[in-house]
Amino acid sequence: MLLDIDDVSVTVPGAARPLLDSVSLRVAEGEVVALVGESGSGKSTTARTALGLLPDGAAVSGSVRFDGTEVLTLTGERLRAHRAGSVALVHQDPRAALNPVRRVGDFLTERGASRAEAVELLASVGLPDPARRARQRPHELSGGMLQRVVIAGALAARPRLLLADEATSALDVTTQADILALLRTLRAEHGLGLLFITHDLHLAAAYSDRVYVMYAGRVVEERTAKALFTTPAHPYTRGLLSCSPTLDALEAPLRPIPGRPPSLADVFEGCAFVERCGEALPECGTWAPAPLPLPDGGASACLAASGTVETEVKP
Ligand SMILES: Nc1ncnc2c1ncn2[C@@H]1O[C@H](COP(=O)(O)OP(=O)(O)OP(=O)(O)O)[C@@H](O)[C@H]1O
Repeated sequence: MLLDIDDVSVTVPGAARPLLDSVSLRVAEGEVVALVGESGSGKSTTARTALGLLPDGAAVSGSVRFDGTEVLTLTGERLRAHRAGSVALVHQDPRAALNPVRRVGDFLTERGASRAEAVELLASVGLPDPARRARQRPHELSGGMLQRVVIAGALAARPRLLLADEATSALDVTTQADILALLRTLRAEHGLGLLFITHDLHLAAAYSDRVYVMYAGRVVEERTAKALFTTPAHPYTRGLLSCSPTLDALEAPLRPIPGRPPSLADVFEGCAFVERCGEALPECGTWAPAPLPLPDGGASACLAASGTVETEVKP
């Protein structure tokens, strides 16, 4: 397994509940995995554990293994090498990653590529006229082109895992689709694992192999993209699907999830979604299960969805 996050909890001083609560997530080599949830659900914090990056003052438990090596105990040169070489992070705003006064090609040569490799890398991410683009400065390129440059820069270090944190959210819909298609191609060509973070469940289902849905620092559903889209198990997942528009469901009214996502000041005895859930059982207020296996191999942290309520609920 390329990335194996196992039962990770992260707490910071001053927060009433953990930022991450027993999160487990895996990405295999060549696999595209999406991490979905509303703002503040813990997506970025989860992804950053792959780099051994934790919030200041955080206490962490559990294990994060990359290719079998524990990341959470790496220090010094081995941690630096892991961050520089094994995992690459692509953020939402490419302009923040690029120095506005340096040439585009410099961004790649600063990451160890030769001039010729820089042009090759730019070509490999579908940038038209790469030799000319390499000599230009960031303000001469569109947002979509700049994100391709940042992805090329990430590939220069030959990473095994690419973390794309809302990497397409600032782009228009067509460019967003192009970049996601590019990322899928790259994972095949380079054997990369790809963990992509988005708040858009439709995007996640369209471009990934598997999807993890997070809510209030917990994973609430883990499914193949197809299963998630056709038979979403957790009421929160269904809520996310019915509040975002799709072309083939223009007729269906959008139904926003009532209420707001919880903050770090909110604590829960049971399921964190209970107050917003239209399907909650009395037990849900006092017991939140870890994701329970579903017949199709996925998992859902919902008592009602898993059908285990009669047999497994503790009094
Ligand atoms: N360094 C930190 N110190 C304290 N709290 C933090 C820190 N970083 C993140 N948090 C809090 O942890 C929670 C999870 O944040 P995180 O950024 O992982 O969520 P997210 O799902 O990626 O949200 P977004 O989509 O807004 O980026 C949030 O409530 C956030 O305010």
